[in-house]
Amino acid sequence: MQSSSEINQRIARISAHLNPHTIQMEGNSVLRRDNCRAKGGSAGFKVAILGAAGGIGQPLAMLMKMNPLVSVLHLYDVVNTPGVTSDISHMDTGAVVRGFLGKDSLEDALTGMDLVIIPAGVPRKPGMTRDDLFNINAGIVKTLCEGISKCCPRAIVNLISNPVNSTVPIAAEVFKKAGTYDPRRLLGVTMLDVVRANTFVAEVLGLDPREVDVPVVGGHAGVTILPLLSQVKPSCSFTPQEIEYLTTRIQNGGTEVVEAKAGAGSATLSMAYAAVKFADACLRGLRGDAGIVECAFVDSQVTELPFFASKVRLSRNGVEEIYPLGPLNEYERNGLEKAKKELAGSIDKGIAFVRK
Ligand SMILES: NC(=O)C1=CN([C@@H]2O[C@H](COP(=O)(O)OP(=O)(O)OC[C@H]3O[C@@H](n4cnc5c(N)ncnc54)[C@H](O)[C@@H]3O)[C@@H](O)[C@H]2O)C=CC1
Ligand SMILES: O=C([O-])CC(=O)C(=O)O
Repeated sequence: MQSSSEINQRIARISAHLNPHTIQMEGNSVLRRDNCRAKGGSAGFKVAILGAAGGIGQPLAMLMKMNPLVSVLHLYDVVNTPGVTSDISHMDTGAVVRGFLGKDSLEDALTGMDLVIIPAGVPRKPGMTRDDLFNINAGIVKTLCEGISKCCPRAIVNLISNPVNSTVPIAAEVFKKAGTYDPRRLLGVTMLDVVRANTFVAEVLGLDPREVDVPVVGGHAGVTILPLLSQVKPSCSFTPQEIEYLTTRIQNGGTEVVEAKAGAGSATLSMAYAAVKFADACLRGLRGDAGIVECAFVDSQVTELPFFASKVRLSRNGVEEIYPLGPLNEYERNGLEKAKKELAGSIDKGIAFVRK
């Protein structure tokens, strides 16, 4: 039979293992993390990831832990955050990591955040459109944005959950209802379309993808994804066959991955890479760096639609300036008409979901 001191030591060992704020020391003595000399919260930004235990969330959390601009990283999910947090917290980079599990901890996860990144929600399976995710993801995004309104209404929000063409309007409506809407601070993440476009264009042209910059405008689903190949940098020209191939491949990049994964989800690793590239741009903007320009799906007057993806300049306030589309060729003008038609329906659906 175990003595009471053995039992107490065992309980201490288990609770140290479960509680990320407690560190198990040699000789079974237990030191509360609060009693460590580390101060935490050094200069830098506080970032929360909602959906942090998912396919995107985990590599995204790892990459954000490596970002020197991040001082505090909050990982929130409805499952598995203790394990992901424990794992990532052992990385010897600057950010202090804290985990939050379940809806009762959402407010703690969000309080004081400068940037909130949202990859929470279900991904596609083969044969589905992004809009098929609406019924589940709309409610998830609505609840999370209600939390943001309450706990960190001035945070920049990077919304990844699909269908982005509808979830961004949902978030805007939630913030409007709460009286906290600042259109400069809500950005739908379309960076993966740019990342793919850079990669595929570089392949066709025989260039290094890091030297290629393709503006992708419109939205984030099928024909709403409109690469502006006439504006590629460095300046270049394409044959009609190359334009057709590239436009179709960029518009269907997500489906290409969904089919290759054959039921095991959609893009996660390239998306985490794209999300970190975009979040880093937002943080550099918050820091006051000049000339940070990326494509994002935002509240916009570039077209007659209330939301549209195009190049935006980021600043301490989020979106400081939205650039016009620039000169389009006939192929792109036709693409724009198709994109706007589909986008209008997706935007209306998102708005109606909150107003109903
Ligand atoms: N904007 C873009 O370019 C892209 C968007 N996506 C979208 O990102 C979303 C996530 O994709 P994956 O990470 O692959 O899915 P996943 O299923 O692997 O992970 C989603 C995570 O969200 C969590 N979650 C569910 N309900 C939640 C709630 N109420 N609060 C907090 N967390 C919650 C789940 O527990 C899970 O850990 C999907 O909607 C997907 O379509 C995916 C790729 C690209
Ligand atoms: O295709 C999907 O469902 C996920 C996504 O948005 C992408 O990979 O672009």
